[in-house]
Amino acid sequence: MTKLQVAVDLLTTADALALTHKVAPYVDIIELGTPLIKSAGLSAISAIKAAHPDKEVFADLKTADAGFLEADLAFSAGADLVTVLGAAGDATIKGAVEAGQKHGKKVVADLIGVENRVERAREIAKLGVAFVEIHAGLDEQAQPGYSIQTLLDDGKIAGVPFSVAGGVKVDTIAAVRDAGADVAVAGGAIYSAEDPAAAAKALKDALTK
Ligand SMILES: O=C(CO)[C@H](O)[C@H](O)COP(=O)(O)O
Repeated sequence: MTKLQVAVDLLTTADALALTHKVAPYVDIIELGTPLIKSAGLSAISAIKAAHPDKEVFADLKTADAGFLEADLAFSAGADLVTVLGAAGDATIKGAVEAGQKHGKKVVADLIGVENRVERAREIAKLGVAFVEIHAGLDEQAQPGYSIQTLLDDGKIAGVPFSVAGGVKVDTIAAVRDAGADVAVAGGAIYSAEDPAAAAKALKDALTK
């Protein structure tokens, strides 16, 4: 079954906790977005894990170098999953995977900015990551003509475990599931909603019906 991951792209631990308390019943994975970790620090990871010990906590580090060191920091703070950039060198990805092995936790390779996502996804899948994230970031989503369909097509073709992030909404999340994604990531569709709990519930319902 495809899991639902909420991406918490807020800037303070207090705001993040206020949001996660509302949406936790409907999500499987709680992601601390890169801006949140940069703004609030690693203590935000510990705070979210302490508040939601039953959820998988995902630290979106987007590590570009020093894979072992950065992943080790996030796992030590309580993360269950951390990201490393798919565009990083293989040694960086392998370093993050080694940190995951040390802690018994998982590493995800974020393909943001990677031109040939299918080819790189297949290479990275051999390096020991749990899955790749087929991802169009916020800037790419803002480009004219952006469509999530390209992500779904690449995920289907790649033939490796994957998540999808890139403006997933209630009317596209079933297509993410049908493309075979292990995880559907939704950020703005939840944290920007007037009623985040209702938005998360609607996404979960659309995913499971
Ligand atoms: O990692 C991110 C941006 O780099 C976001 O968290 C990710 O894209 C999910 O958010 P949204 O659903 O708003 O696209």
